[in-house]
Amino acid sequence: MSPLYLSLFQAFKRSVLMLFQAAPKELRNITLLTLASSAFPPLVLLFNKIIINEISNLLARGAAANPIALIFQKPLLLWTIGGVVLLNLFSDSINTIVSFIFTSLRDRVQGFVQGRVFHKVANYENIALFENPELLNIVQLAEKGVQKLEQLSFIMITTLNGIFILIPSILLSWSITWWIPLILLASLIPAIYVELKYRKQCWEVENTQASINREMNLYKDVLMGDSYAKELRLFHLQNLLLERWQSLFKRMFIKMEQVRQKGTAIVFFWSTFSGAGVALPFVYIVIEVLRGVYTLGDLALYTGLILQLRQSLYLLISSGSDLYNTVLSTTPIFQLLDLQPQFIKNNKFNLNTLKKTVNKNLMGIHIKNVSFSYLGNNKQIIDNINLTIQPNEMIALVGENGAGKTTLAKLLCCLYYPTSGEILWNGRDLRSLDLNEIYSRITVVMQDYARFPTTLRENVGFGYLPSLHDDTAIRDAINQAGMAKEVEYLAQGLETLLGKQLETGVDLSGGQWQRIAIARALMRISSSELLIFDEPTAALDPKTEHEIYNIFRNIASNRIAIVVSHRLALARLADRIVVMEKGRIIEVGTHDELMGLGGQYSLMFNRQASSYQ
Ligand SMILES: Nc1ncnc2c1ncn2[C@@H]1O[C@H](COP(=O)(O)OP(=O)(O)OP(=O)(O)O)[C@@H](O)[C@H]1O
Repeated sequence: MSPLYLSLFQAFKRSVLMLFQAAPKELRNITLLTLASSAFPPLVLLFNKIIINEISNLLARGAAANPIALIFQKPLLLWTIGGVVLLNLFSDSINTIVSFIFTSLRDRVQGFVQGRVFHKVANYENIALFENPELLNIVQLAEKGVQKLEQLSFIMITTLNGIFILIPSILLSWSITWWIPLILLASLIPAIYVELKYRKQCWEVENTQASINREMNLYKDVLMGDSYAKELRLFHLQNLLLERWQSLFKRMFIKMEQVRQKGTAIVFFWSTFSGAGVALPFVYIVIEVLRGVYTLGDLALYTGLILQLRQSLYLLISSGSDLYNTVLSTTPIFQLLDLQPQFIKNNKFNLNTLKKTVNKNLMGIHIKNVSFSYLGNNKQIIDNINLTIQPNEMIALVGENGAGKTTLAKLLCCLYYPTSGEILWNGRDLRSLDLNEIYSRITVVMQDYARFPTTLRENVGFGYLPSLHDDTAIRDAINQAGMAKEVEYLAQGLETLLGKQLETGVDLSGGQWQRIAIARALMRISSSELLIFDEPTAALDPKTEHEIYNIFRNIASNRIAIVVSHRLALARLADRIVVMEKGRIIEVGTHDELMGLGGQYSLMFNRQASSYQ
């Protein structure tokens, strides 16, 4: 059984619990109002019976000259008419209040559950969550499940309402003759069965199509997202990509439509069969009235009752099957919330053993026999690497595209764990360290850095939250990253919103965004022992790039620094250069040593140098 398995009952229990956590007051009020209003339909039927019998008796004496006065002379008739009017009035106003409370309940549930899902995804320790199709499907289905959970409260209340109306109806119809409720129920059983089966099939189709749905969403992002907008138009890709989206949609729709058509036909057949179950009790009552056993009032009460009983049974079935379907759909929410990073298959290690084995004599970073493959792909992206990085050493990782430099940098940041081998930091295996502890001790500038849709202050200050409101620290970081001049021109200074999607947002050039990312990293430099810069200057002009490298050299002087770069003229500033090829380290040494070696590095360096001549 999959570790993510959750039974339907567990999912139901947790869904209800979550609803109560999200909106306890609303749920209580709706339940009470529903309970009260469910007494209305049987009461109306009962009052109608009394009214019809009273009127039949009065009519037997001849037509009334003054009907209003006559009603007032008959207290029972007066009270029951008043009762019917009042019940109708209250039923409408209660419905209005209930629908108002439902709106607020829906919003609360959405906010609460979505918040939990966002929290789980944003705090999920391992970014493999975004690369594993199985996990991505769960995220996708959980997002859909959030909408379903909102509906669950409505369905539960409808079911409750059905039950409340059903009980008095059963008791009353039982009093006519015992077999009436039984025959109604029995005729509905096949309809219940096929309906549940149909719902399950629909859910299974939805489940198996999660990956198609995800692919469709990717095309949606390309067609609608601003980062693709320019190339989409310049290369005329709109129709091609739209057709791809449409073909995926068709594939999904056709399969679902097949299940729907087949299901509707079967459900229709059995619903008609169950409708026939009403005929027998109805005919029986008409005969009994004609035989003089029942009055006309009884006829109105009992036929109304039978129809009400059937209707509430049907309501119960359809809301029961909605409930079934909804609980199935909410299951992924809890599968996602229960997800633990160790479920990622290539992280097989014994944490307790790792925690105990600490070698205090090993300072710096020791990469020992490390190999790594991305999930779902057996190719060794890092292939048995061994490397020791001394304390205070600056290393430049170089190599051709796809050599595995970024992957190695990501292993050092613990964004992934090695498939085999170990990485020790000051004698301790990285996997035995708390991730928050690691992240607080390292500074990273990624190749694909983030552009937060917030203010300049936050884009920089997010690097070190305690200094978010420390203007001096933020301005220092901006100055060091070479952004001082640009900031001078921003009307709102540090409070300027960045990103053109924001109403008053200012857009920056690629190089400016990169300098913001560097400034963000510089914010946390004082608390960092390890610096990892992956192509940190790719978008910078040569002058700024040189300045930034000098800053790196400076700040790296009493820490371990690893810089991934294709600019070999700058890589030579490092203490040692590590050359990678196809996931392996092929050369290690200083610039002069490697040039003397006449291997891959000298070839790359000479090629780059010649392109400047
Ligand atoms: N998230 C991922 N999932 C699967 N494969 C990946 C992933 N990221 C990278 N790869 C693969 O790993 C290999 C090494 O990529 P990596 O980014 O580490 O190379 P690199 O040396 O940094 O390249 P570049 O110089 O182009 O940045 C590539 O073949 C790439 O296809």
